[in-house]
Amino acid sequence: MKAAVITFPGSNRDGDVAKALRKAGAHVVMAWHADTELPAGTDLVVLPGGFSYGDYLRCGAIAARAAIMDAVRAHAKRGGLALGICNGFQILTDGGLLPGVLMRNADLKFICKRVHLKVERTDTPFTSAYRPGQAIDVCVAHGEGNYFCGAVTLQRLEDEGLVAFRYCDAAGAVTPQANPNGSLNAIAGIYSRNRRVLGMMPHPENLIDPLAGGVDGFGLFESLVASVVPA
Ligand SMILES: NC(=O)CC[C@H](N)C(=O)O
Repeated sequence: MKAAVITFPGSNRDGDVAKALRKAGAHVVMAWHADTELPAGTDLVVLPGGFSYGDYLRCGAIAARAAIMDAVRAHAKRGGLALGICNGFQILTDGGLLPGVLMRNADLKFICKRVHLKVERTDTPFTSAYRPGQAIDVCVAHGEGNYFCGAVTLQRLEDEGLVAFRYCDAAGAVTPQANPNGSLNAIAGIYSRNRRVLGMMPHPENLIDPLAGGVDGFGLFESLVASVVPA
């Protein structure tokens, strides 16, 4: 599987996500925001976390209009895989690839801590390595992670099974106390309609090594690599 990780000015998790993908067996190519085409043969596009353009206007707003984004939209439209983590999720919503918006955290503070996520379904290219309902341990580090969308969109996301992850406690219970940022329905990540695009606020790439605190994030990268059958 060939993955293109896009670096924007201010990205800071591009190296981490490239490392996670390589560890899972992907061939990773770094791409630049000013490019107008994705590397030939890209199976997966990754928009990494960070502070693109210094979070000016609102997080992800300027990056969503970068030159490379037309190619990312075309890739998704063709049914290509795309993953946006944290700032990448903000770029996907602002760029019209996923519905809704990431608002300021409910307490208006930047949150950097460990949380648990309930894996809502495992029949997707992103989650096949997990168990249904599994509570995975991951980190969040964001100021604007408060997922919001209109009532009709929210109903559609729920009805069509497009919620990928919800904040939960260690036992997998979705409680208000486990929701770090005020997201609607405790949403931590959502899929596109065809489930080939995933945006999520937490950082699975930072829990791939027992020496660095845990490995619960690694399943996402293993799932992605396993989902692409070599040509
Ligand atoms: N770690 C990140 O990607 C942070 C995203 C964004 N800069 C925020 O603060 O919400």
